[in-house]
Amino acid sequence: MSDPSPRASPTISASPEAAAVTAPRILSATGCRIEYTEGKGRGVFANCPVPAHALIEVSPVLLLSAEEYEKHGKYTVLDHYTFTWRDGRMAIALGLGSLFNHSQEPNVSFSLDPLTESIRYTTTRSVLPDEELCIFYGHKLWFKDINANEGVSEATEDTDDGWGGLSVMADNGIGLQRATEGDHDLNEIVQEDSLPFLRVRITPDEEEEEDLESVRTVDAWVADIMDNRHTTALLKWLKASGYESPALAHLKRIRKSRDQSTFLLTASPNTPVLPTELQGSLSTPYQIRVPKTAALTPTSLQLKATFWPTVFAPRRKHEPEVWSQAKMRWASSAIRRVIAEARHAMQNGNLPIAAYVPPPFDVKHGTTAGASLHFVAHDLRISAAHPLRHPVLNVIQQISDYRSEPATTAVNPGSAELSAAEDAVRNGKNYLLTSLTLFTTHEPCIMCSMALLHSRVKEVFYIFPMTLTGGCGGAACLPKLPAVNHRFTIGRWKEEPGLEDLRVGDDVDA
Ligand SMILES: C[S@@+](CC[C@H](N)C(=O)[O-])C[C@H]1O[C@@H](n2cnc3c(N)ncnc32)[C@H](O)[C@@H]1O
Repeated sequence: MSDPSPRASPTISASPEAAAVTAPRILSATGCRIEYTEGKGRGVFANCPVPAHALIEVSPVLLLSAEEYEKHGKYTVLDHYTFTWRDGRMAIALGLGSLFNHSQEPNVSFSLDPLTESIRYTTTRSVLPDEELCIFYGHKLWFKDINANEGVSEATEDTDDGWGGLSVMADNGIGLQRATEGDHDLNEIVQEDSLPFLRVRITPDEEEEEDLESVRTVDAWVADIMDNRHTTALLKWLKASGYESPALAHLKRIRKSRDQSTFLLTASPNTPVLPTELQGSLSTPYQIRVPKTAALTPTSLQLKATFWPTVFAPRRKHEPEVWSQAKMRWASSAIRRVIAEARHAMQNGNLPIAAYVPPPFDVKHGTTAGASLHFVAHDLRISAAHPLRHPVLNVIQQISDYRSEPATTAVNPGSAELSAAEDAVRNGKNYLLTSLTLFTTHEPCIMCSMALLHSRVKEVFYIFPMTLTGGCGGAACLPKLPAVNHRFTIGRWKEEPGLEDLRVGDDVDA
């Protein structure tokens, strides 16, 4: 908080007197206990080894309206414990949820679950017995972090988010922003050359077609129409014939010239056979070259029409999205998070490669305030002795686990029952990464890029290009392949100094 003066100065249990309070030693079925630490007060500790990605706590929440919080809550001790909920309410986590202390290198991540009005806490790595379990509150702390010099450095965000204590951590420190921040209007559009990344072009090359030579074509069978009265019958026959294929869907079926109309039959290599009753309606089929794809620009349309009338389909869908200052900050925070995770992987003897899927940025409202789920993973090939434990696959697995986890497996006995609505979401009705953005330190390999494609990811940003192994612009660019049925945006983050420790060999698959 930048201006704590208007509220009461609640003291919390960091004092020696507070340490005299007896806290229950074992509270949770997963073996967590509460313990006092000088300078931090109560915190949550592991009683036993806890594996990575374990759900260790589900805390139901009490929700305060924005008005209740503004008028009362923020002047009380609760201000140190509130999470910003979606729709502007403030949440107080019951159970262990309010007692996780802050760390710049958290071993626990959390996600707000609006459907069950609870917060779920999951380990981000394996935890040793007696290790403290900490979450990340955000970049702007209202107290002095006693571990501040350990691990990654503090970010320099110095603005007040206008909410209570844990508000920034509600979305893990990313994206909860007011309409203006610093010198910038957060809605201001960022010029393309000021973006912190370079876009990897994924639209097919024919958009650049500027002359007849560059139009890509395929051979197709056509026949001249001898009797126009049979056109409807011809179209009907073709539909049932099996000759129609999506490969020619971008072409008009009939080419009309002043004295001759021609019928497009098929792209199959074999001569099409007409039924006897229609044989007099068409000439003997012959092969010509037709455009391979739709026209994306007016110039391309004109060029392609000289081969065969072609559909005009400008790919608005793939036009680059404009970025606001708010989205840029959201992405920068996510990149910092993934860097911290990669360093964490390295400390554990793994390759320093990580992936992070933050709560999605809401372009309409310019925040992530309504969203809460986020997933982070690092490379586990060495520690798990498993060649496929790439961070991208690990993070997709986490999302899949989250979605398929039945309500009854929530470890904490106090967890609320999941509603039928949530079950529907969890059971994979949607693709795993629809509308989500993946940040990764290293360009995903071809295998992981294909997994991202199958998961329908919206955007992928990486720092280090992998020219020999990458599937997002390095060795190959999977969303650019003509046959794939999904495209996603790719951005190569402009590398900053100080990341040399995260480099891996060119031949490593990330
Ligand atoms: C959500 S509470 C966490 C539980 C708290 N320790 C207690 O005893 O109630 C947040 C408060 O814990 C303390 N705290 C959390 N993390 C800390 C850290 N890394 N260094 C110092 N104090 C910390 C701060 O006083 C903060 O206001």
